[in-house]
Amino acid sequence: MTSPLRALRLRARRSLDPAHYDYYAGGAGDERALGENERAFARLALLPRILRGAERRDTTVALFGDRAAMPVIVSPTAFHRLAHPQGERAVARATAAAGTILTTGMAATTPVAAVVDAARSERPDAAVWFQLYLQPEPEVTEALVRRAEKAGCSALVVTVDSPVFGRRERDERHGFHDLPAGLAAENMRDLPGTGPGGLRAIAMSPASSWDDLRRLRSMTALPVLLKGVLHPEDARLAVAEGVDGLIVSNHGGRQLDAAPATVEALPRIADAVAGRIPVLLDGGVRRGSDAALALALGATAVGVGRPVLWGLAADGEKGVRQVLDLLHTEFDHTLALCGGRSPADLTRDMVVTRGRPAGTGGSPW
Ligand SMILES: Cc1cc2nc3c(=O)[nH]c(=O)nc-3n(C[C@H](O)[C@H](O)[C@H](O)COP(=O)(O)O)c2cc1C
Ligand SMILES: CC(C)CC(=O)C(=O)O
Repeated sequence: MTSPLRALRLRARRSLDPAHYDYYAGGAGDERALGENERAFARLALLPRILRGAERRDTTVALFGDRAAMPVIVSPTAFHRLAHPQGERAVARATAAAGTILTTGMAATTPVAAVVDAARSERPDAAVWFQLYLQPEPEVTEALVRRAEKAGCSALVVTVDSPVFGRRERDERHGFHDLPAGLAAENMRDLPGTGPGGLRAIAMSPASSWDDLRRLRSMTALPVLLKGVLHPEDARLAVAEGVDGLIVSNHGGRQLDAAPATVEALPRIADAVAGRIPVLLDGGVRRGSDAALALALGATAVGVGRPVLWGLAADGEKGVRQVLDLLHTEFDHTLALCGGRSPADLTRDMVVTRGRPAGTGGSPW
C-alpha cells in the first residue's frame, strides 16, 4: 500500500531536479537520525480509551497567542522556489487556508513580508513565525528581527542545533552548494556588513552562547522559541532563561547524525519542562497518528518539514493544502478512535512500545 504522502513524495521526486530532490530528502552522514525519526514513531502504539468520546472533536491548539486549527504546524524549510515557482507564497496561502501556523525562515527564497502578505491574503488573521540562526554579528541578527517584526510575524524561532552546518553526503555528491541563478535567500539582502546577501550571507555561529540569546531576547517583545533542543538539561536552562517555548528537533536528521529520534527524546524534555512552557516536536511526522503519539508524550503541537515540500513540488499550493488537510483529518480520526474530545485527552499512559506486552514494565515511559 502506498500512503497518500508517499505518493506525493514520489510525484515530487519525478518533478524535481535530482540534486534538489536529494537536498530536500537527505540527511547528514549515514542518515541514521533521518531514518530513526520515522521508525521511532512506528515502534510506538496508542492504547485507545473507550466510551468517552464526543460527536465532534475540538482539534484546535493555542500557541503564544496564536490559534491553530490542529496541533500540526509547518516547520521552517529553506528554498521553496526550488520546488515550485510560487514557492513560499504557495505554502503561505495553503497553510493559512488549512488554519495553521507557518514558520518561514531566513533561508526563504521569498522575503518575509511577501510571505506574510500571501498568508493574510488567504486569511486575515493567519499567523506566521520567523526562524533565524543567531548571526556572528548582533547587528545582522537585529536587522533580521526587525524585518520579521515589520512584516507582522508573531513569534521568533531560533534554531540552535546548527553551530556548524551538517555534512550531507548527497549534496556533496551533486556538488549542490548554491542556488540556481534567479533564486536567492531574500531575507539576507542588504544586511549590515553582508554585501549583496543571498545564500552565502547565511552564517553559522559555533561560538554563540546563552548571552547571545539574552541579547536577542532584549531586542524584541516577540515570543522566542528554541528549535533543536534534545538534552533535558538544556530544556531546564531554557526555562530558567525565560524562553517562551521549545522545539524538540534534530533538524530532520540533517545536522548531528548521531542524534536520537525526536519522539524518543521528547518524554525527558517534557519531564524537565514540567508544563511550564509549551514543548513542540518535529522530525518524522508523517501521519495524524504520529502527531497524536507526540502529543500523548507531552508535545503541544508538532511541525512537518518534508511533507510540505513534497506537496509543493508535486502540486504547488494545492499539494500543500492536500498534505495539511490529510494530517488534520487523520489527527481528528485518531483522536476519535482514542476516545478523545480534544488534544489534552491524549496522555502518556496511552503510549506503549510495540513488541513488548503493555504493563509488564516494557514501556520506557
Ligand atoms: C530541505 C530542508 C530545509 C530545511 N531548512 C531549515 C532551515 O532553514 N531552518 C531550520 O531551522 N530548519 C530547517 N530544516 C529542518 C526543519 O525545520 C525540520 O526540523 C525538519 O524538516 C523536520 O523533519 P521532517 O522533514 O521529517 O518533518 C530544513 C529541513 C529540510 C528537509
Ligand atoms: C540554508 C540552510 C541553513 C538551510 C537548512 O537549515 C537546511 O538545509 O537544513
